[in-house]
This record gives sequence, structure tokens and C-alpha cells, in this order.
Amino acid sequence: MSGDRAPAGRAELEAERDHLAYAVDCLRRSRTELLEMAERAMRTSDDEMVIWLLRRAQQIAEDDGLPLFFGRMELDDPAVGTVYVGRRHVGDPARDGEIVVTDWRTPLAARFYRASRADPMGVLRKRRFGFAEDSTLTSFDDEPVREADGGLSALVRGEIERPRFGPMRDIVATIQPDQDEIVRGDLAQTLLIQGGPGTGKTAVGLHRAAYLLFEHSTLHRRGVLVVGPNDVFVHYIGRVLPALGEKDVRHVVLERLTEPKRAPVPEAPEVARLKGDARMVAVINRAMAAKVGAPTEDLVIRETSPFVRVSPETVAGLAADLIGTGVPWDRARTHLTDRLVDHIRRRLELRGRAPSDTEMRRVARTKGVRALVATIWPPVRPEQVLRELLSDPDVLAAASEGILDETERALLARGSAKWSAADLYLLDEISARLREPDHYGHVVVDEAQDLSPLQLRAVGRRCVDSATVLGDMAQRTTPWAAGSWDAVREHLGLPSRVLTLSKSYRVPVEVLAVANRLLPLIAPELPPTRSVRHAPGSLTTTRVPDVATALAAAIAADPTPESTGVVVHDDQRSAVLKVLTDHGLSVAHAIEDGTAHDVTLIPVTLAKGLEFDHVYVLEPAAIIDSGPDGGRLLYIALTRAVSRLTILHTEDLPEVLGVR
Ligand SMILES: Nc1ncnc2c1ncn2[C@@H]1O[C@H](COP(=O)(O)OP(=O)(O)OP(=O)(O)O)[C@@H](O)[C@H]1O
Repeated sequence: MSGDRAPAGRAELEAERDHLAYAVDCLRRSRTELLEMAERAMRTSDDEMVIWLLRRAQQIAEDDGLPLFFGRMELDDPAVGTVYVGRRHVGDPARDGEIVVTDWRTPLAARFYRASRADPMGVLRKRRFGFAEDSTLTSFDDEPVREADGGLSALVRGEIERPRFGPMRDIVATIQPDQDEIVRGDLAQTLLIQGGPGTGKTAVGLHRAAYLLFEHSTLHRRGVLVVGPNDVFVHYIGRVLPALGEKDVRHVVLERLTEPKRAPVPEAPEVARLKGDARMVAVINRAMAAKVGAPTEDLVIRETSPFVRVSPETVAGLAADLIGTGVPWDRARTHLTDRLVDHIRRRLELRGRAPSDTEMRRVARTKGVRALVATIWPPVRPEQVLRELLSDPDVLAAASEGILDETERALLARGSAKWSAADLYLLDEISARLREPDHYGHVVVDEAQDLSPLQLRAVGRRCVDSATVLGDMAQRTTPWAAGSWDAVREHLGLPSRVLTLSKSYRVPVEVLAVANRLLPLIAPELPPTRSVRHAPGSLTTTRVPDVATALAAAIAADPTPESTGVVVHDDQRSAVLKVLTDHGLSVAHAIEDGTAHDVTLIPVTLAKGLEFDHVYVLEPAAIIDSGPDGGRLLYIALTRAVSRLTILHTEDLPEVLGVR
């Protein structure tokens, strides 16, 4: 946080610094105590305890030097009094672990984020602290809860506007009440979060993961997965959870959710759309059903006395029951073996025999039983099933009769020998019928408005407890997208509710007003997002003879230490890059950390989810006219700025923006 707020009462500031120093000392002593306990445990060779103690000591040592608390509450309950809220719990080992700093995720700390004039929750006063870069406590802002006007405090505003470089940072000190409700949502509940640009969806989803991991210790074992749309985005958000102390959460690009090693080949959008369509599930079901074999001869078990003979009809009946349950191939084999063995046992019992378990286990391993089970569920590989389906017109016709039409079948006929991105989810559908995929306790999916029905199913089948699904229907730019939150819910296959974040923290009022004019064109069903921050002068539009040259001159002349991003139509990227480098400017590409560069250059199709203090958008007309998603791409481009948006154009601006 910035350290230049109005100086607070000297004595009070000193008292707060003393408390911070006390907390630091408590943490240091806790660590020493843990190490001593580990040493003692080593003597009694209690290995599990030693590992646990050392891990906890290590966690303290790994603390990244961030201030131990960021807020304080005075409560009207004298038994509780004053509570400091921070990133982690700090107790005083000399006082029986008495709490010095309360972890932000505890129910008590929730009051720090939620207490308002309408519902003070027993909080008299909130205090937020400001720190210098070296973590020295430099200031504080007080907010008497009964007088709060619901606006942003100066410290929160300062935090949002603090220049940003490199990866996204956490918002733990300044989570807002509408966001906090989602962060603390129940683990059992899958939440679909609709929110306009800068409402904090990504931040909220990541903080929710940290909260759930704190609340449910077993979730560490079941695992948490974060899914993002591309490498640029995953790289950008990848530091938030580790900064919140959660280092084991897996982050993955959507395309690598299914099979990490495959690099997909491009394909036509209409083919990708069809392959992602929910009707393909029925096609795959038929293709798989066609793979199930039927027994033709009696099964004769000669290893028992007397011999047992089982007719093909009986075996088919046992198998049919299993096929109906949809149990994965691998498990169906085991179940069928069990059912067969049970059947044989009963037949022997009817003849007065009482076969032992060992004898029956031998029956299960006989060649005859194994061969029969393999006839019904032969070994298949997903690649083989899909290859046949897409390359053999008869197989495709049989599987898609009454589901797809001729034109659609022609679209599917395979051109490339390599797999496309959409194929990966078809393969995943098939794999799921063979064996269970990896599961996670909770999955966070960002930019979910872009996912196809099959992609949503791939996510849904990996969730054990629940998911947090984040998106903005106005930023939908894929032709295969499911299209609405109702459709997302259906394909995800998890009971869920839709919640809306309606306040933008990133984008100033003046900028959002212009971007919102695109809404009737791109998402007429959505109400406009409201911004919480005025920033007069934050929007500039300038007509210039040549956008790239004007851009280079503007950047070279701007001395402000801000992160700067330039969003261009993909086709203009190389030309703009050349002009910028010819002017001696160092240019980072979308994926790179722009800290050491003058500017980051982003093709508009990769701009989603990113943000910069100062954003230049070049030639909006070229973006809006770029295709069916042009309006949405422009909406995304215009909403990346935190402090300033400069639009440079040669052509007329799109009329819908209402600016000249
Ligand atoms: N409560 C908050 N305190 C401080 N900063 C915040 C808060 N909420 C959001 N922000 C900041 O606003 C910016 C936007 O947040 P985020 O990227 O999570 O929004 P988003 O809804 O995912 O946006 P988009 O749809 O454009 O991807 C981030 O820099 C985030 O840190």
C-alpha cells in the first residue's frame, strides 16, 4: 500500500508499529518453538510429528516479508476488544498461544470485510494500514462503521490505483463486501459468477480457493485446480495463491486439462463448434456402444466340480445391466467378473456344493472368464475410437444417425492426422467412458463464457465437491461457447447458482461509460456494470495521421512510472512492433513480465483478463470490424485500463462509442 496518506497521530502510529513488532517477534518465537519441538520429537522418532512440525516452521520461514496485518477492528464486545486481521494467524507462544493476529479467513475476520452502517456486526471502527515498500507501517485510515457511506476508503482506492507491474497481486487487504460473500461461499455450492470487466472475478475466484483450503483441511488432499484460457493468463494469475500461502494449487491452461502432452493443430471454427456441441455426447455414446461385444458361445468352467456351463444369453443379461449403469469400461470389467463368479457360485450351491472363496477367486482368473470379459469390453483406446469415428463414414453414419445431418457429417470427416483442440475434449469424453479421470475437490474456472459444452463437461467431471466458475457473457469470443449461464450449468452437470458482481473496481467511470455503450450490441441481456471510481481525464481519444508513429512518440514522451499496455488488432501487431522498436522502445510481448520494458504489446485476441495502468487502444474501427466477435473484442480492449485509456485512431471511431 502507498505510504503517503495523511500522517496519523504520532503516538497512535507508534503504538501500531509496536504491535507489528510484537507480532513479528511472536512469529519468530513460534518458529523457534516449533523447531525445538521437532528436535524433541526426533528423539522419540515420531516421524509424522517431526515432518508436521518442520513443515509448519518452514511455512513461517517462507513468509515473504509482507506486513503481518493490514487491518484492525474495534468490537463492541469488551471480551474481544480489538482484533488485528492479517494474512495468517499469529499467536503468542508465551501466553498460551493468545491470538495476536487473526487469519483473514476466520469467521471473526469476515466482519472486517462485511460490517457496514446497515449491519455493523458488532464492529465500532475499522482501521486500514498503509505500508511503505519495505513494509514499514506509515499510515492508517479509520472508518467508524456507523458513519460509513459505503464508498471506497482512500486506502482502498490507493491500493486499486497503485501502479502495477508483472503478475496479478492479491486483494486480501481490501476485499469488498460483495466479493467477500462469494469468497466465503460454502464448499458444497458451485457458484457461477457473472461479472463485468474489473469487478474482481479472477481475484475473487482465487481468494475463494485460498479460503476453502483454510476452511477444509482435507481439501489439500483432494486438491484444488485453477483453469485459465491460455498461457498468458495463467502466467499472469499464477502468483496470487502462492502469495496467500497456498503453494500446492495446480494451475492449468484449459487445453492441457485433458492430456498435457498433446499440442493441438488449428481447425475451422465451424468444425470446432460442432465438435464442442453437446450432441456429440450422444454420438460418442453410440460409438462406444458399438464397441461392446456380445458372447456367442457357452462359457464352460472346467476348474470346478462339477463343471458349470453359462449360456451366452445369461452373460448378455448380466452385461446389459452394467451397460445401463454407465459405469466406466475398466470398472465394468471387474463388475462383470464379479457377477459371473456370483452366478457360478449360486449354480454350484444349487447342486449342493459350498465353494470356498479361494476356489471362486481361481474361477475369476480362469482363461475362459477373462476371455469372455474381454470379448464384451475389449481393450480400446480413445484415439482409436475417435479416429474410426472421424475417418470411417460408415462408423460415423451409424453413430450419428438422427443426431447430425449430412452437412455436419461432412464437416466432421477428418482432414488432419493430428488432433485439434476440440478433438481433445472428444477424446476426454471417450476416456471418461473407459476410466475415471483425475478428480479435484474444487475447481476454479476463469473466462468460462468461452467454454464449449464438451469443455464444460470435461471440467464438471473432474469436480468432487464443487467449482467456482467465473465469466462475463459480454466477453464471449469463441464460436463454440455454450452461450448462457443456464447452458453452462447444464453442461457442467453440477447443481449451482448464478451470482452477479456488478461493481467494477478496475475501470474508471469515464472509461466504462464508453465501453458500456457496446453492451446493447454484444450482450443486450446484461445490465451495465457500474464503476466505483471516478478518474476525470482518464479517457483521451486522438485522431492521428499514423497510429503507430503517434503511439511511439506518446510513449517516449510519457515519464510516468506506470505499466503501459498497447492493444492492437492481431493483424497490426507486427507493423506496430516494428515502429516501436525503430523508435528505440523496448517492447514486451503479452506473455512477458513488462517490468523491464517501456511497453507491453498485446494482440486483442490475447487481451482478455489482463490489465495495465495506462492502456492504448489502436484503431477501434479495425477491431470492431474484425468479424462476428469484433464488438466483444473492442469491449475487452477498452476495459483493460486502471488509470488511463488513450484511443489513437486514423479512421473514424465506431459510431456506437458515442465519442468523437
Ligand atoms: N477489492 C479489491 N481491492 C483492490 N483491488 C481490487 C479489488 N477488486 C478488484 N481489484 C482489482 O481490480 C482489478 C480487476 O480484477 P480482476 O482481474 O479480478 O477482475 P475481472 O472481473 O476478472 O476482470 P476481467 O473481466 O476484465 O478479466 C485487479 O487489479 C484487481 O486486483
